[in-house]
Amino acid sequence: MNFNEYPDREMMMIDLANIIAGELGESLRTGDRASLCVPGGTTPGPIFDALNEVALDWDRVDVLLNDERWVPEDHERSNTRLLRQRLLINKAAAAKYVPLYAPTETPEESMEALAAGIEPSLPLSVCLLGMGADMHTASLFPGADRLEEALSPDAPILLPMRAPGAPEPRITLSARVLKDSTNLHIVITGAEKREALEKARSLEPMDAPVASVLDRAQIHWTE
Ligand SMILES: O=C1O[C@H](COP(=O)(O)O)[C@@H](O)[C@H](O)[C@H]1O
Repeated sequence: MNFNEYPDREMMMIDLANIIAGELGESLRTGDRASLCVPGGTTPGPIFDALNEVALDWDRVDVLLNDERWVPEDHERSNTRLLRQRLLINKAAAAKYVPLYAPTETPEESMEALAAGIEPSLPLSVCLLGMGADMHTASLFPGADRLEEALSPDAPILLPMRAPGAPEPRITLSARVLKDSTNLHIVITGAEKREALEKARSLEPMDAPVASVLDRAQIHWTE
């Protein structure tokens, strides 16, 4: 496992923003466009705060989420809301936002259209993932209804997901799309998640979905 430990959160978030900016810059040097895929939840906000100020050809960058909670964009649990408030501002406002949400009642109704919108951004140039203490990453939750399909090598780009640990329906990129990223990172904080990560290393992805990407990812951790 490629594990990087940092002295504190501030340092980790700034370092990670620099790493991501460097990798995006490299992708833009070798191609017309680059794509950046990021998590929602409580962890990545400070990375977004640093990243949105970086000088980059943001108008050639597609930005999308790993996963979304099926709630309106102005809902406090919306990952899109976090993205709009903290990443797609300042210099990064020039990036192209690729949605993982549409205002239909269920994710199933929008799945096809959203997947078609994502396809041109693949393979992802840079993918940053989070992880929950239950070892979920993106919305690949242990016990989720379509987990097996989402972990399979021929999974679709995008799947709806319902799980006992998730209060609302979800939509998530599949494991193969995440694993195919040119640069793959996982950011985690705190002792509980570090313990969960260690545990995941000896479990199967059906029990610890984050295990499906560990061999490809650089892990970034701090207390
Ligand atoms: O629900 C989610 O959880 C994970 C982890 O979130 P955190 O609050 O523990 O950092 C996140 O990576 C994912 O994108 C989000 O939808």
